[in-house]
Amino acid sequence: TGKCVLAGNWTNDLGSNMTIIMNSKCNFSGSYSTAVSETPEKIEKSPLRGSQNYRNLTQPVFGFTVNWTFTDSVTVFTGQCFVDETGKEVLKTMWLLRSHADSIKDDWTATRVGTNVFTRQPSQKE
Ligand SMILES: O=C1C=CC(=NNc2ccccc2C(=O)O)C=C1
Repeated sequence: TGKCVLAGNWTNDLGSNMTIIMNSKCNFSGSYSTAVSETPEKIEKSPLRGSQNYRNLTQPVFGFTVNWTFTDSVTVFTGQCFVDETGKEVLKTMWLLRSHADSIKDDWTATRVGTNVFTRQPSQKE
């Protein structure tokens, strides 16, 4: 199995882009530019912070949080970095999007779940 590295630029099936910078062997930060938004707010970058597992770094598992800058919501992603049969790196993730609820009575409807696949964002030189 090849080595899948989290650092760098990724794009997901929604067309959103993210950049990951490894701060230490296992912790990272970066920024996320969403392609979707429920508000007409100008889309800005949102910060992300996360970690990957300590030992087996060939196809690491990870988790990270995106703190959306333009709505009161956060998304937590968790998944694994794989090298697929064609040798391409891919991030298979599941996410929870937690939106701000005005009242505890609305708590039941404030969390959405889904899946996202990220592939390498073609760098300009290609
Ligand atoms: O105002 C908002 C609030 C939440 C958003 N979530 N985006 C996501 C949530 C889950 C997975 C992927 C994305 C994405 O933007 O790629 C986007 C805009």
